[in-house]
Amino acid sequence: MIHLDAPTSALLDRLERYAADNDAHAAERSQKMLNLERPTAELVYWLVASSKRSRVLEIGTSNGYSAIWLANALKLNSTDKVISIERDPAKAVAARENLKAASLTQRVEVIEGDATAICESLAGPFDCIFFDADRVSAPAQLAVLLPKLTPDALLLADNALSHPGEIAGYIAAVEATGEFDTLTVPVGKGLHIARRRNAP
Ligand SMILES: C[S@@+](CC[C@H](N)C(=O)[O-])C[C@H]1O[C@@H](n2cnc3c(N)ncnc32)[C@H](O)[C@@H]1O
Repeated sequence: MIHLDAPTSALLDRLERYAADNDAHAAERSQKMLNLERPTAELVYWLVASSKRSRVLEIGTSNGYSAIWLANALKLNSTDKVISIERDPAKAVAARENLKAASLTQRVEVIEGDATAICESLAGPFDCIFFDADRVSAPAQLAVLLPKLTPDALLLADNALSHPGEIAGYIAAVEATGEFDTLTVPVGKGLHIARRRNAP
């Protein structure tokens, strides 16, 4: 079990209950929160915290559930930060509200818009990218982000097992670089993990 502070744990529990109810009744897929499953969120937290990441980019914020986990994983020093991209304006608003409730406004910047265009505009460097948006645009985002990654960058991508067809292009693009050790962990919807072998 991962121990976060009591207010954060209570907020995450509340968001999980909200998403379970909302996603069960939402008329359209775009209205669902589609948050990480708890075991996947805990693994993401573990990976980011244990490898001491400090410049994290999340693609696909939804209402901020996973961003709260990511930000808690990198609370190491004052410059550590998560940038998170969301194209749905209502979800971006909800994410900012939830991040405020988690006292993480200074730690997470939510940028609204199309992920690929925003990735082009970001300077980097990033030592961790979490891909959790539409999957099919992930190869384009990876291409834009590769020059902005640190030598030991960690790439995480959800839905490796739930949407194998949609994520295949991303996994192939990672492998094609020849620079990453990769692994798919059968947790939740399947977490694809790639760690860049240190460049000389
Ligand atoms: C699976 S949800 C993200 C869940 C979130 N990471 C969490 O665990 O709390 C995917 C989100 O990505 C957003 N999205 C999908 N494609 C996108 C794109 N091309 N650019 C920006 N956001 C996108 C959707 O609006 C949706 O809110």
